[in-house]
Amino acid sequence: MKAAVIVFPGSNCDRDVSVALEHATGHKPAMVWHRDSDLPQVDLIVVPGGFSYGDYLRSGAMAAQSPVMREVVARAKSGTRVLGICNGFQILTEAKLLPGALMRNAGLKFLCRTVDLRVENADSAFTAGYAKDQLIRLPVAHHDGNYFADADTLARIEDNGMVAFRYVTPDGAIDASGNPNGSANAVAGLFNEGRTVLGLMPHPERAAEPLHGNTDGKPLLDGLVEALS
Ligand SMILES: NC(=O)CC[C@H](N)C(=O)O
Repeated sequence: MKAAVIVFPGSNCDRDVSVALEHATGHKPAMVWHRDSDLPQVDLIVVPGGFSYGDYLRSGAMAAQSPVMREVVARAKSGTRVLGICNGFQILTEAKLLPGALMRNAGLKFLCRTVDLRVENADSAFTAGYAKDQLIRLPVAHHDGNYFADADTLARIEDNGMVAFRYVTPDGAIDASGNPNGSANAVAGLFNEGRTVLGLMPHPERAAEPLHGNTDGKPLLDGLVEALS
């Protein structure tokens, strides 16, 4: 599996995900600067976490207009898998590759902790390494993770199995105590309709090896390698 990681001014998880991809695939991904419009031919494009353009205007809003994103949108439309992590999820919604928006956390605080998640749909290259309804834990670190979409969009998301991961309590229940940022329908990770694009607020690349103290993110990377190699 060949991968590229997009780097914006203010990205800070680009190297984390690069190391995780290198461990999963055996080779370094291409690192592509936001001003570049020629993206190498790859099987997976990762839009990493961080604070692109300082989160000015709205998280992800400026990055979505950068030269490289025109090419990312074109590749996504032709079926290349695109993974957006945290700020990457925000950028993918701003670029309209995913529906809805990420608003300020309901508690108005930056959240930095590990959260409980349920795998809602294991039928994709991104989630094939998990079982449906599997409970996992992953770290989050964001102030704008409160997923919002209007009622019609939420109905479409649910009807089409587009929710990849939901925030839950440690025993797998969906309620306010398990939803750290107030996300609609407890959405933590969302596919496009074809399940070729995934955006998620938690960071699988920070829970991918024993030294991280948690390997629950590793099946996401291993599943991609299996599906795209
Ligand atoms: N870790 C991140 O990617 C942070 C995302 C975003 N800048 C926020 O704080 O909401």
